[in-house]
Amino acid sequence: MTDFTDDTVAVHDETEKIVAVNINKIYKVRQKDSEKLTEFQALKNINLTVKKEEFLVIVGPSGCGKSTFLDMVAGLAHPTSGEIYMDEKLITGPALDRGIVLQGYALFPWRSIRKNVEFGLEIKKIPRKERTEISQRFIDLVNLHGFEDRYPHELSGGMKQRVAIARALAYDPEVLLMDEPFAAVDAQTRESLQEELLRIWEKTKKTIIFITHSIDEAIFLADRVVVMSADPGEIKETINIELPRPRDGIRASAEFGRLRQKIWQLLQNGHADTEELRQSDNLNDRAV
Ligand SMILES: Nc1ncnc2c1ncn2[C@@H]1O[C@H](COP(=O)(O)OP(=O)(O)OP(=O)(O)O)[C@@H](O)[C@H]1O
Repeated sequence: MTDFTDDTVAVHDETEKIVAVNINKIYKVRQKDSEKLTEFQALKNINLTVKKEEFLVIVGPSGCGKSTFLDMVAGLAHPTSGEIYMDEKLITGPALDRGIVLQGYALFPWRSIRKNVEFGLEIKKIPRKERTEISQRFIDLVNLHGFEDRYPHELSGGMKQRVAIARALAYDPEVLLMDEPFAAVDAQTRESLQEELLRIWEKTKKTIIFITHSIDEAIFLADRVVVMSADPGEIKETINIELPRPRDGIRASAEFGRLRQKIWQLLQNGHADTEELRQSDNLNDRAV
């Protein structure tokens, strides 16, 4: 790993894309029935390296700081101490080299699908003809051909999520930051979006950081799963997912089940009833 001692990059590993070094985040919060502010440590000593083209998934209990961390990588929030680097450059604010996809789609309701997808391209001042070509490519990639002139309210939740992905990909960010992007859609749509995302990732070779509450989703997608614990938010363990790709049908495999059990136990603070878990076939898609 890159050595960041003395604020200089001593050795840079070419395979590293995002490097978070000793991240702490402290919020000042108001005490109940009091004007007094106290400190709340949302993140503690987060050290994490995400490799180029890696699909990294973060799971953890509610409030462990997943979104706070992602917001920092996006440049929308800042650590109280520590630094996050992208390609050795300190992240100080948002930029088009990082695309964000959120749970609530965040589409512009007054813009057509095509216009939504072209939004980042307009900011980048890409000429109209090229914009249309690029947006069409990404609309096709997320299987929304024929829906270009519709408006967000005319689409299903799954379709809106596809538009959000197409919009984030269209301006060609190097990194895609996804905060529970599939949480609002039904189970079947969710699985097809997962498959679609993997197909797109394999084609576009983006670096992805993806947050989810679903253990199954994490294992199905990830090269690596980061398991966090709360209060304060810390990295508990990082697990390499060495399942072969493509992963169609992989959920039924013994290895998938073993990983599911391992992550579940980590999230239970190691207090899970192992015997019960061993006997259970019903761990499918347990939510954190
Ligand atoms: N602006 C803020 N001011 C004070 N506390 C905050 C602020 N933003 C987040 N927090 C607190 O920091 C902690 C981490 O929040 P964060 O949203 O990052 O968690 P999370 O892991 O993404 O949770 P969830 O899974 O529920 O989305 C929580 O306890 C939250 O209440």
